[in-house]
Amino acid sequence: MTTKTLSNIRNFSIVAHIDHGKSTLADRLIQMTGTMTDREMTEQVLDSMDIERERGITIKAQTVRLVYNAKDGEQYTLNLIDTPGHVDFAYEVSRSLAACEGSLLVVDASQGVEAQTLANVYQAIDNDHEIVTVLNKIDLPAAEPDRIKEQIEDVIGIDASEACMISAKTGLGVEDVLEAIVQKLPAPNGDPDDTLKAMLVDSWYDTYLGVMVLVRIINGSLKKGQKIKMMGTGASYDVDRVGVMTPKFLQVEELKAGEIGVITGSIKEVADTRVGDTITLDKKPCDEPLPGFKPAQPVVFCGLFPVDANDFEDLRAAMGKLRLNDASFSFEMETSAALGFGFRCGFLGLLHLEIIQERLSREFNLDLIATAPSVVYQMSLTDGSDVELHNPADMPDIVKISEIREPWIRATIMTPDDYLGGILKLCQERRGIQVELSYVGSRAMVAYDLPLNEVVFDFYDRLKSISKGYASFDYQLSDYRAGDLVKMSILVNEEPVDALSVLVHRSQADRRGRAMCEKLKELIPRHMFKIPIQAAIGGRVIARETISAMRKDVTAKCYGGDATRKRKLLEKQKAGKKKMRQFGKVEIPQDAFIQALKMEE
Ligand SMILES: Nc1nc2c(ncn2[C@@H]2O[C@H](COP(=O)(O)OP(=O)(O)OP(=O)(O)O)[C@@H](O)[C@H]2O)c(=O)[nH]1
Repeated sequence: MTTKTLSNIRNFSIVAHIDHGKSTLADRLIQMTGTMTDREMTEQVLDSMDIERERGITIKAQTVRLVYNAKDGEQYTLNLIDTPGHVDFAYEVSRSLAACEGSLLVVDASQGVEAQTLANVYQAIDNDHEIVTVLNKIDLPAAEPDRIKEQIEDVIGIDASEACMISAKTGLGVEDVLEAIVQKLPAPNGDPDDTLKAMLVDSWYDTYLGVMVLVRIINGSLKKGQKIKMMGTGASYDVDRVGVMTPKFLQVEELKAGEIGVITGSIKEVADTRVGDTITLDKKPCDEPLPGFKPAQPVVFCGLFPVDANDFEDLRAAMGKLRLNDASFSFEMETSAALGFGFRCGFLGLLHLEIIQERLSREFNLDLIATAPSVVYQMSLTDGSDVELHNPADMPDIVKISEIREPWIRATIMTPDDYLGGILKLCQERRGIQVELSYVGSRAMVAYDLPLNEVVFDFYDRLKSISKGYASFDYQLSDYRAGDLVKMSILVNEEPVDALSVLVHRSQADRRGRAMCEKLKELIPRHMFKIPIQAAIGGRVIARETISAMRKDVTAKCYGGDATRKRKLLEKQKAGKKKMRQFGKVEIPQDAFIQALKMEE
């Protein structure tokens, strides 16, 4: 096989910590290469989904082809692959990186290296990327480019002496970035005359064009009318269109070795396409698939139930729609004694869970109750079989279990020194095992092994409040380890509320039980009678709170005169009633579930 260097192509991605300016830089590159007219530029073109825009985060990888006339007089095709910035999508990030030869490392010159900078840049280095360092936001008065350069060299160990100093916002220095891409990043290798071998990098659903598949051609070429085969799934499809994103879809004759583009064909669902799969010709397949292919596995599960039982079918339809574009989100029907009909849903991580929940409520206008998120447990049973547990409600009888294993993560936290003590304490409380502690200038960097179970609860919340928002966090799944785990139930007025039951480590049960009871005490309104709230393991109560009985009618304090106010209060009460769930004799506001189970980032 001959390998040729395809000298006028550069494939690259941008790695950065959240908010360091990746999307702003991408937009600026698009604008400066004239790929779009100014009028077509909406703010932040690459983050095309509304929620992404609103939250300012990049969820789904997208790509864009830029045409750049360089100072050497040559015209270059630059393919930018936009990678998702969050750990939940680590596998997608790794595939995006594997599809290119270089990365721009963007670091905010006023903030410096953060947890995700490290995680992402190491992934790029693992993929043998050449790195162009870019210090962004040098227009800010707080920018300290020289110090940050040193920091990058110390911490990451790459040469930052020739880093581009830019403001993606004003455009200052961005031309240098384009030149550096052309000069410093290698051109792709590949043989355009060999058999087709391409990597499936990403896929999404387009209302007009159907399933669109982003591919990186390794060898050979891909044309309209060909029949392709996905080596991982074994399925074959006819190719209808071949094109590139500019960022709009633009059809081209063919895609050749080294190029990145998009195809459409007889593929029905995004779920039929697996990120990392190898695409070849049906009739004349290549010898070996690309290494490293693995299907995305859901890591966190929770139940989603409609507040109004009549919304069940709408919820099913909405989830189906979301899944069209997100094969890593899974759901199946579930019934709960407390919450009625709903769905057990699987997610890649906590952010993914939150995004889906938010989209369901915002885009589809559904009021939902989510149960406590749970990780996937592995259990060995006394009969010798192994099972996976996605839902604490399905926990087998304790006497039948010989061992329970839970997923652990390796977490990296970076924080100003002042908050280090509090953070170490938090990690310790959460059964963390310290792996490393070092300093990056005045910031501490700690690596901890933690059970994921302890992180899904309220770890992000606590980390944020302890560090006043200054700590950054990143994690990756490491392994499964055996643990002393028990099922904790919550009883309201002696009735178990299945939606609130969780698996916890025995050593954490008291703390978690107390916290849950205290929270529910605040959230459940008083009734005409006393309501005990208890946390229990098996038959043993480990925490208890009591909501005392209501003494007065709420309207009593509006003695006589103010009729409007009285009416308003009653109306408010009536509206509130609709959002209540009945448990035995007790009404629990929907909001109480959401609050009690909340584990925001
Ligand atoms: N002052 C200044 N602000 C900038 C610059 N570049 C980006 N910003 C701002 O920084 C914030 C984050 O920028 P984004 O481009 O959304 O960051 P990002 O890295 O893409 O973030 P995610 O999409 O969440 O990963 C936005 O408010 C930008 O306007 C810059 O050069 N100077």
